Amino acid sequence: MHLSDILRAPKAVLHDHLDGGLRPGTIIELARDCGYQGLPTEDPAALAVWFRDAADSGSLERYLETFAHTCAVMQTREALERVAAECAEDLAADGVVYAEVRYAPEQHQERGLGLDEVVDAVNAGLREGERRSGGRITVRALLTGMRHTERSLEIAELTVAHRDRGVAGFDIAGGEVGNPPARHLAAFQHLRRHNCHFTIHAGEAVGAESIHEAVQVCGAERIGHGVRITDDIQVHDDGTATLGRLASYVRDNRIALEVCPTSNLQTGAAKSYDTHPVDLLRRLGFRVTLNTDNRLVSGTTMSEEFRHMVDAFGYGPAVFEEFTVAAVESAFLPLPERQRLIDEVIRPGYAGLGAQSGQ
Ligand SMILES: O=c1[nH]cnc2c1ncn2[C@@H]1O[C@H](CO)[C@@H](O)[C@H]1O
Ligand SMILES: [Zn+2]
Repeated sequence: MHLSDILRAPKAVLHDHLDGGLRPGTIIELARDCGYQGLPTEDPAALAVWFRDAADSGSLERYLETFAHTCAVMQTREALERVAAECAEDLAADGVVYAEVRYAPEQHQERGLGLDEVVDAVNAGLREGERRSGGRITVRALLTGMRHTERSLEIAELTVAHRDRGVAGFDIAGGEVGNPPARHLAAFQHLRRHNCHFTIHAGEAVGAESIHEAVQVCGAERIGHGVRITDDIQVHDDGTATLGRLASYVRDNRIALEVCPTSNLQTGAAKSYDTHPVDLLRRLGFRVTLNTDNRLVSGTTMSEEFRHMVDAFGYGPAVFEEFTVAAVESAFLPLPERQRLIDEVIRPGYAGLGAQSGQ
């Protein structure tokens, strides 16, 4: 599959952090504006390399340390609006037609913004980005509660309050070790009582037990990463596999795995693209989606993730169409909107590609 086809292919991303995907030049300008002096360099190209290298640590905790710099410059209404607008523009330029972008509102209150103001600013930016992209992309926000803080119920309430106004659901992120999802049960119960969607980062730095808790105790509809579901899958020498009860449940209930290959290599959740479990999971029938996680911090884009999959597994347009349809089917959007995206945007987009590339 050619690079130009990869770029043109319609894509959907369910797992992309707003504060992990800023343009390096924007960080530098915003840092000057707000007087933040902690950046390691003021050269945009060098800053991009710095993020990726610093995050290439083999540890989720060290990966997450880099976010101190991005969050530091996202503390005003103007900064949040700009970052959100550029996020939508950059995704659209990469061929993304549907995106769910997540961030933790509580991390943007250092200069006095209220939680509602944070959400309103990001929403305004996302709408502006959609407009600038000529309506080629639809973006929704997911509000993230941080696993190590005590504010998840408040963020869950904020999610419910802003639903139907640009916010599609909730998420829990941050260091997984020592912060099991059930600590935030009150938040999940609130969301469930209000019929609100949520996903949980699980099975990234901790194994299958974290996924079990996220799905069976907390009620997650999707799993962020989830790659360590392989702990519950036995692969035999002849290539066949036996699924444990949890793996079967996740597969059979079509619980989407928001897989982020490049991020997994950086945090040590996977060893290489070639041996990444994404291909095994896909072949076993899991609902696998491909995602960026953090475009700046992981130095990636959706097209880059596609390209790595082409190189590692020889995927062609048919597989990417499958991933993209899976993502939209698992989107936190009303069913008719999902159906419309699939029928009117994604299927025709891939039909055009297939005809040209002969696959
Ligand atoms: O892959 C990840 N695993 C866990 N937490 C993450 C990951 N990527 C980003 N964040 C965390 O989510 C916050 C809100 O967007 C970020 O500030 C970062 O701390
Ligand atoms: Zn993430």
